[in-house]
Amino acid sequence: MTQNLVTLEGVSKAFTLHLRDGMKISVVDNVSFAVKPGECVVLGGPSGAGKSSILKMIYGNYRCDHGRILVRDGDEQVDVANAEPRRILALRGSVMGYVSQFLRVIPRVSSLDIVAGAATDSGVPQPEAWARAERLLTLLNVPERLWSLPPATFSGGEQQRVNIARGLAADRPILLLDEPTASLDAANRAVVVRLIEEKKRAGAAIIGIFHDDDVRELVADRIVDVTEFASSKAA
Ligand SMILES: Nc1ncnc2c1ncn2[C@@H]1O[C@H](COP(=O)(O)OP(=O)(O)OP(=O)(O)O)[C@@H](O)[C@H]1O
Repeated sequence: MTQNLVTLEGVSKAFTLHLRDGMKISVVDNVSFAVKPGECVVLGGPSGAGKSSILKMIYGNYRCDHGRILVRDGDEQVDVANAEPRRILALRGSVMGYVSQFLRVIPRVSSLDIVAGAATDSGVPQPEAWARAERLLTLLNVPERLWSLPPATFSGGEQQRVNIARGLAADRPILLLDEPTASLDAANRAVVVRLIEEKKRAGAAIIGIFHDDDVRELVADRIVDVTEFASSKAA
Protein backbone atom coordinates (compact mmCIF):
# COMPACT_ATOMS: atom_id res chain seq x y z
CA MET A 1 0.00 0.00 0.00
CA THR A 2 1.34 3.46 -0.88
CA GLN A 3 2.09 5.49 2.20
CA ASN A 4 0.64 8.95 2.61
CA LEU A 5 3.15 11.79 2.55
CA VAL A 6 0.80 14.18 4.35
CA THR A 7 -2.06 13.22 6.67
CA LEU A 8 -4.32 15.65 8.53
CA GLU A 9 -6.41 14.17 11.33
CA GLY A 10 -9.03 16.26 13.13
CA VAL A 11 -7.20 19.56 12.63
CA SER A 12 -8.86 22.65 14.10
CA LYS A 13 -7.80 26.28 14.15
CA ALA A 14 -9.11 29.42 15.82
CA PHE A 15 -7.48 32.86 15.89
CA THR A 16 -7.36 34.85 19.09
CA LEU A 17 -7.77 38.58 18.46
CA HIS A 18 -5.78 40.20 21.28
CA LEU A 19 -6.85 43.69 20.21
CA ARG A 20 -10.49 42.59 20.61
CA ASP A 21 -10.34 41.46 24.24
CA GLY A 22 -9.06 38.04 23.23
CA MET A 23 -12.07 37.30 21.00
CA LYS A 24 -11.73 33.90 19.29
CA ILE A 25 -12.54 33.37 15.61
CA SER A 26 -12.85 29.72 14.69
CA VAL A 27 -11.70 29.08 11.12
CA VAL A 28 -11.74 25.32 10.49
CA ASP A 29 -12.78 22.34 12.54
CA ASN A 30 -11.90 18.66 12.26
CA VAL A 31 -10.01 18.88 8.94
CA SER A 32 -9.05 15.38 7.82
CA PHE A 33 -7.53 14.31 4.49
CA ALA A 34 -4.39 12.62 3.21
CA VAL A 35 -2.16 12.96 0.16
CA LYS A 36 -0.14 10.21 -1.51
CA PRO A 37 2.98 10.48 -3.69
CA GLY A 38 2.12 11.69 -7.20
CA GLU A 39 -1.22 13.11 -6.09
CA CYS A 40 -2.39 16.74 -6.23
CA VAL A 41 -5.12 17.73 -3.80
CA VAL A 42 -6.66 21.14 -4.42
CA LEU A 43 -8.28 22.99 -1.53
CA GLY A 44 -11.57 24.53 -2.67
CA GLY A 45 -14.10 26.85 -1.09
CA PRO A 46 -14.93 30.55 -1.04
CA SER A 47 -12.67 33.38 0.10
CA GLY A 48 -12.14 33.25 3.84
CA ALA A 49 -13.03 29.54 4.13
CA GLY A 50 -9.59 28.76 5.59
CA LYS A 51 -7.64 27.35 2.63
CA SER A 52 -4.45 29.37 3.20
CA SER A 53 -4.68 28.75 6.95
CA ILE A 54 -4.63 24.99 6.32
CA LEU A 55 -1.52 25.28 4.11
CA LYS A 56 0.19 27.48 6.71
CA MET A 57 -0.56 24.95 9.46
CA ILE A 58 0.96 22.14 7.38
CA TYR A 59 4.06 24.29 6.78
CA GLY A 60 4.20 25.11 10.49
CA ASN A 61 3.65 28.85 10.09
CA TYR A 62 0.34 28.76 11.95
CA ARG A 63 -0.15 26.76 15.10
CA CYS A 64 -2.80 24.08 14.99
CA ASP A 65 -5.07 24.02 18.07
CA HIS A 66 -6.23 20.39 17.85
CA GLY A 67 -5.45 17.35 15.77
CA ARG A 68 -2.39 15.93 14.05
CA ILE A 69 -0.53 16.95 10.89
CA LEU A 70 1.65 14.01 9.93
CA VAL A 71 4.43 14.68 7.42
CA ARG A 72 6.51 11.78 6.15
CA ASP A 73 10.27 12.22 6.35
CA GLY A 74 11.73 8.96 5.05
CA ASP A 75 10.65 6.19 7.42
CA GLU A 76 9.50 8.65 10.05
CA GLN A 77 6.17 10.50 10.38
CA VAL A 78 6.57 13.88 12.03
CA ASP A 79 3.56 15.54 13.67
CA VAL A 80 4.03 19.20 12.68
CA ALA A 81 1.32 20.18 15.19
CA ASN A 82 3.60 19.09 18.05
CA ALA A 83 7.09 19.27 16.57
CA GLU A 84 9.92 21.46 17.84
CA PRO A 85 10.64 24.52 15.63
CA ARG A 86 14.03 22.98 14.78
CA ARG A 87 12.36 19.83 13.44
CA ILE A 88 9.95 21.91 11.35
CA LEU A 89 12.88 23.87 9.87
CA ALA A 90 14.58 20.58 8.99
CA LEU A 91 11.40 19.41 7.23
CA ARG A 92 11.34 22.64 5.23
CA GLY A 93 14.96 22.09 4.24
CA SER A 94 14.51 18.66 2.76
CA VAL A 95 10.87 17.56 2.67
CA MET A 96 8.36 20.43 2.29
CA GLY A 97 8.38 23.34 -0.13
CA TYR A 98 5.98 26.30 -0.03
CA VAL A 99 5.26 28.55 -3.00
CA SER A 100 3.09 31.61 -2.56
CA GLN A 101 2.24 34.30 -5.09
CA PHE A 102 4.73 36.68 -3.50
CA LEU A 103 8.50 36.75 -3.89
CA ARG A 104 10.45 37.48 -0.72
CA VAL A 105 14.19 37.40 -1.27
CA ILE A 106 17.49 38.69 0.01
CA PRO A 107 18.28 41.97 -1.80
CA ARG A 108 21.05 42.11 -4.43
CA VAL A 109 21.06 38.38 -5.26
CA SER A 110 20.56 37.68 -8.97
CA SER A 111 17.45 35.86 -10.16
CA LEU A 112 19.53 32.96 -11.49
CA ASP A 113 21.33 32.61 -8.15
CA ILE A 114 18.01 32.72 -6.25
CA VAL A 115 16.60 29.84 -8.30
CA ALA A 116 19.82 27.77 -8.46
CA GLY A 117 20.42 28.44 -4.74
CA ALA A 118 17.03 26.92 -3.89
CA ALA A 119 18.13 23.75 -5.68
CA THR A 120 21.61 23.57 -4.06
CA ASP A 121 20.09 24.25 -0.62
CA SER A 122 18.04 21.08 -1.03
CA GLY A 123 21.08 19.02 -2.06
CA VAL A 124 21.06 19.25 -5.87
CA PRO A 125 24.71 19.37 -7.04
CA GLN A 126 25.99 22.65 -8.53
CA PRO A 127 26.08 22.11 -12.31
CA GLU A 128 22.67 20.42 -12.23
CA ALA A 129 21.24 23.23 -10.07
CA TRP A 130 22.31 25.91 -12.55
CA ALA A 131 21.02 23.92 -15.52
CA ARG A 132 17.70 23.49 -13.72
CA ALA A 133 17.48 27.21 -12.93
CA GLU A 134 18.14 28.13 -16.57
CA ARG A 135 15.54 25.63 -17.79
CA LEU A 136 12.88 26.87 -15.37
CA LEU A 137 13.48 30.56 -16.10
CA THR A 138 13.39 29.83 -19.84
CA LEU A 139 10.17 27.78 -19.60
CA LEU A 140 8.57 30.49 -17.46
CA ASN A 141 9.48 33.13 -20.05
CA VAL A 142 11.74 35.22 -17.81
CA PRO A 143 13.92 37.02 -20.39
CA GLU A 144 17.60 36.00 -20.23
CA ARG A 145 18.68 39.64 -19.92
CA LEU A 146 17.03 39.67 -16.47
CA TRP A 147 18.71 36.54 -15.08
CA SER A 148 21.77 38.38 -13.74
CA LEU A 149 19.62 41.04 -12.03
CA PRO A 150 17.99 40.94 -8.59
CA PRO A 151 14.20 40.71 -9.05
CA ALA A 152 13.35 43.76 -6.86
CA THR A 153 12.70 45.96 -9.91
CA PHE A 154 10.92 43.30 -12.00
CA SER A 155 7.25 43.53 -12.92
CA GLY A 156 4.78 41.74 -10.64
CA GLY A 157 4.38 38.89 -13.13
CA GLU A 158 8.16 38.52 -13.62
CA GLN A 159 8.69 38.35 -9.85
CA GLN A 160 5.94 35.76 -9.57
CA ARG A 161 7.59 33.61 -12.24
CA VAL A 162 11.02 33.83 -10.52
CA ASN A 163 9.21 32.81 -7.34
CA ILE A 164 7.65 29.75 -9.01
CA ALA A 165 11.02 28.77 -10.53
CA ARG A 166 12.60 29.02 -7.08
CA GLY A 167 9.80 26.98 -5.50
CA LEU A 168 10.03 24.20 -8.08
CA ALA A 169 13.84 24.03 -8.41
CA ALA A 170 14.33 21.67 -5.48
CA ASP A 171 13.32 18.00 -5.27
CA ARG A 172 11.17 18.12 -2.16
CA PRO A 173 8.59 15.31 -1.96
CA ILE A 174 5.86 17.62 -0.61
CA LEU A 175 4.84 20.89 -2.27
CA LEU A 176 2.39 23.43 -0.86
CA LEU A 177 1.19 25.87 -3.53
CA ASP A 178 -0.73 28.96 -2.38
CA GLU A 179 -2.17 30.55 -5.52
CA PRO A 180 1.10 30.40 -7.47
CA THR A 181 -0.71 31.24 -10.73
CA ALA A 182 -2.58 34.31 -9.45
CA SER A 183 -2.27 37.09 -12.06
CA LEU A 184 -0.22 35.02 -14.53
CA ASP A 185 -1.28 35.12 -18.19
CA ALA A 186 -2.73 32.02 -19.89
CA ALA A 187 0.58 31.00 -21.50
CA ASN A 188 2.46 31.07 -18.21
CA ARG A 189 -0.40 29.34 -16.38
CA ALA A 190 -0.04 26.52 -18.90
CA VAL A 191 3.69 26.31 -18.12
CA VAL A 192 2.96 26.05 -14.40
CA VAL A 193 0.43 23.27 -15.10
CA ARG A 194 3.12 21.40 -17.06
CA LEU A 195 5.65 21.84 -14.23
CA ILE A 196 3.14 20.61 -11.65
CA GLU A 197 2.48 17.54 -13.80
CA GLU A 198 6.25 16.90 -13.94
CA LYS A 199 6.43 17.06 -10.14
CA LYS A 200 3.50 14.65 -9.84
CA ARG A 201 5.18 12.18 -12.21
CA ALA A 202 8.33 12.46 -10.08
CA GLY A 203 6.22 11.35 -7.08
CA ALA A 204 5.63 14.63 -5.25
CA ALA A 205 2.54 15.05 -3.08
CA ILE A 206 1.04 18.45 -3.86
CA ILE A 207 -1.53 20.46 -1.92
CA GLY A 208 -2.59 23.59 -3.76
CA ILE A 209 -4.94 26.54 -3.89
CA PHE A 210 -5.81 27.74 -7.40
CA HIS A 211 -8.43 30.31 -8.18
CA ASP A 212 -8.31 29.67 -11.93
CA ASP A 213 -10.86 26.97 -12.73
CA ASP A 214 -8.88 25.85 -15.79
CA VAL A 215 -5.69 25.26 -13.75
CA ARG A 216 -7.62 23.52 -10.99
CA GLU A 217 -9.34 21.14 -13.42
CA LEU A 218 -6.03 20.25 -15.08
CA VAL A 219 -3.92 19.59 -11.98
CA ALA A 220 -6.39 18.30 -9.35
CA ASP A 221 -6.67 14.60 -8.66
CA ARG A 222 -9.08 15.48 -5.87
CA ILE A 223 -10.71 18.65 -4.59
CA VAL A 224 -11.13 18.98 -0.84
CA ASP A 225 -13.96 21.43 -0.13
CA VAL A 226 -12.85 23.40 2.92
CA THR A 227 -16.44 24.53 3.67
CA GLU A 228 -16.99 20.94 4.88
CA PHE A 229 -14.79 21.88 7.83
CA ALA A 230 -16.45 25.21 8.56
CA SER A 231 -17.18 25.86 12.18
CA SER A 232 -19.34 28.60 13.66
CA LYS A 233 -17.20 31.72 13.23
CA ALA A 234 -17.18 32.73 16.89
CA ALA A 235 -15.48 29.92 18.79
N1 LIG B 1 -3.24 35.79 11.20
C1 LIG B 1 -4.58 35.87 11.29
N2 LIG B 1 -5.18 36.50 12.33
C2 LIG B 1 -6.52 36.57 12.42
N3 LIG B 1 -7.38 36.05 11.52
C3 LIG B 1 -6.84 35.43 10.46
C4 LIG B 1 -5.42 35.30 10.28
N4 LIG B 1 -5.18 34.61 9.12
C5 LIG B 1 -6.40 34.33 8.62
N5 LIG B 1 -7.39 34.81 9.41
C6 LIG B 1 -8.82 34.68 9.19
O1 LIG B 1 -9.12 33.31 8.94
C7 LIG B 1 -10.11 33.19 7.93
C8 LIG B 1 -9.58 32.27 6.83
O2 LIG B 1 -8.51 32.93 6.13
P1 LIG B 1 -7.70 32.21 4.99
O3 LIG B 1 -6.70 33.17 4.47
O4 LIG B 1 -7.22 30.90 5.48
O5 LIG B 1 -8.86 31.97 3.91
P2 LIG B 1 -8.79 31.53 2.39
O6 LIG B 1 -9.84 30.49 2.20
O7 LIG B 1 -7.39 31.14 2.03
O8 LIG B 1 -9.21 32.88 1.67
P3 LIG B 1 -8.78 33.52 0.23
O9 LIG B 1 -9.34 32.59 -0.81
O10 LIG B 1 -9.47 34.85 0.25
O11 LIG B 1 -7.28 33.63 0.24
C9 LIG B 1 -10.44 34.59 7.47
O12 LIG B 1 -11.64 34.99 8.07
C10 LIG B 1 -9.27 35.42 7.95
O13 LIG B 1 -9.67 36.72 8.26
